Amino acid sequence: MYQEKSSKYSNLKKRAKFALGKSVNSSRDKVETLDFKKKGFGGNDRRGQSRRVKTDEIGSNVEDEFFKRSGRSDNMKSKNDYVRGDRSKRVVGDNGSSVDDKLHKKEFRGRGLKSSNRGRNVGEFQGNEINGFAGRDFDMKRKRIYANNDNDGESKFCNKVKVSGGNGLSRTRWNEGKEEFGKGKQTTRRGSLDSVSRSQSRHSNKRETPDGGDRRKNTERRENMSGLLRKNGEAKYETSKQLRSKQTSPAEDSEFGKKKFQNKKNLADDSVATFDRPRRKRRLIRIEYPNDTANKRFDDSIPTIDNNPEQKDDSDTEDNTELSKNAQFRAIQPSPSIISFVEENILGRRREIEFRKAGYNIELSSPLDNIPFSTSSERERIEESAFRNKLTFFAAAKVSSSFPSPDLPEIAFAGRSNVGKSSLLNSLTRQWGVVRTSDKPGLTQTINFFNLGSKLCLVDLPGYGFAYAKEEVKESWEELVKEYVSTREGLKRVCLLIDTKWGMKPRDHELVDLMERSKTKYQMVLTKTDLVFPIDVARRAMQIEESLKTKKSAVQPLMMVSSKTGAGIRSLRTVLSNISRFARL
Ligand SMILES: Nc1nc2c(ncn2[C@@H]2O[C@H](COP(=O)(O)OP(=O)(O)OP(=O)(O)O)[C@@H](O)[C@H]2O)c(=O)[nH]1
Ligand SMILES: [Mg+2]
Repeated sequence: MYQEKSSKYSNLKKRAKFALGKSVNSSRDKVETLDFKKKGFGGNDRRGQSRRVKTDEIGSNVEDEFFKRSGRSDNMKSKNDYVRGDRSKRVVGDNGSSVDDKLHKKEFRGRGLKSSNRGRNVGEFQGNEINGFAGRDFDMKRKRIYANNDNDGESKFCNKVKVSGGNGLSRTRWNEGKEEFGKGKQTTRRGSLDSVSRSQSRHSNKRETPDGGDRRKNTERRENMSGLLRKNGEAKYETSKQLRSKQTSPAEDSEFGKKKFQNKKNLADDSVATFDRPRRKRRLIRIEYPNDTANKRFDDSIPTIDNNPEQKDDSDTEDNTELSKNAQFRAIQPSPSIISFVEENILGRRREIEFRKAGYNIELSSPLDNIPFSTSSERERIEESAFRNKLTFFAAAKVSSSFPSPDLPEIAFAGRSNVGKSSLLNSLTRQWGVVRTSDKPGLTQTINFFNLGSKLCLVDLPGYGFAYAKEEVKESWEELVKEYVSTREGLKRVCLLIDTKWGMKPRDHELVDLMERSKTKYQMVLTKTDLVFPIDVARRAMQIEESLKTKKSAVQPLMMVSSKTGAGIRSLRTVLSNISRFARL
């Protein structure tokens, strides 16, 4: 009854036989003429001839052939899921859905990715199509599909399809199904399961529905459905609108804003409450220091303790003694002579523009020293002849025995580490670099002797107090300094340098006491005045003068300098040059 025209077909037949366990040539088989080309097998069938394909009793005629190719026939038959229909063209799934041959012809043409949502068999076709037409790893993919069939995932998938029908809601359900189905296999070569499901949902409205409805019916149903959806949407919209209006005030939608505004206004008028957030007031916190004049200029009226009677009364009480050191310092009222000295020598922290306006060249080192617009021959213009001379280093001593012979009147510079002793030597002579300086305390570790034109001997002492050195070493420095200032012959003056910011420390007082005992003349010099306000320079000067009132060896006046700006250097130079002039060895 049928013609076997190619070896390829015979191979298929053999495979089907192997899979089914029986021959496909049974007497009950029906014969069907099938155009392979139309079936979508044209690609494989080069001749494109019509062939007779036998169908078996379960009606898996066309599909059998397809299944054989895609390796699905055995599975279909073994499951025996398909209801025998009187029409051989129809395959009926266990879910009651049917698949039309013609439908399949169209659906599986080419890639075969199109299929209707006809239930389980469609799902299987779909899987087969995807795998079968991928072209490669045929058997392997077939196995995978079988595995999918065994999964719960596919049954879920199929159920979803069954329920979805053609009402336009199928996509969601297909997608759900897809997710389950896709557990085993997510993508294919030609298209993903997602694309299949989309195409299925797209085509679902065009096909016959499971209950036998035609396209018109479908369209009507779809329209009804969309109408329903639209209605639902509108209802939703209305509901939300109603809700909103309920939230505000019913039947006052249009004037809602107006009323709100009016309410707001009324409330504001009543000054009971407003919708506006109360503005935060900025709180200005003032710390009252009656004598705090840190940022004031000298010409400002400075309230003093004397001028303030309340403060005067309090001064006798115990509270005043409990004032912090800082507060006590701020309570100091400098004398007019000190204030005028500070102003004349432009001491204290100043703006650069002030120096510029005064005609100083701030690009030079210590521009305030002596010579505005100073040039390379600036040293020649130093008023004091002793300091015009060249500064030369000639001796360093770690122990008293290595001190040089006292041939010249000596001026020593003592003080805590990092107070600016070495810098002051350079600044006085305007010879930068002769004496080594560093921002690291403890650079000078020996007593260094400098000759200034055979007229004066300037001595740079090591610092005491904090320094980057061992305790024993520092103690030895202190001992050496004490020995030098107390025993050195030819020492005419010790310039005791005090950092203006920090004032005198206990070790400074120790050295003062020592010099007092040894009757060594010493003069206090405030350094780094450029780091504090002018008023604080004056206060510090006043404070130190007060503490030295009873000291006999202390030489007045107290000097204030800044090696950086050169402020007060000229005055100090004048004072020190007098030593050389009147000194008698
Ligand atoms: N702003 C400012 N800095 C200064 C002044 N004098 C010195 N300095 C800085 O203070 C630091 C210490 O200066 P030195 O001259 O080495 O101090 P020193 O007293 O010799 O220190 P030791 O040798 O360790 O005892 C350096 O970085 C200087 O630049 C000054 O008048 N104003
Ligand atoms: Mg030094």
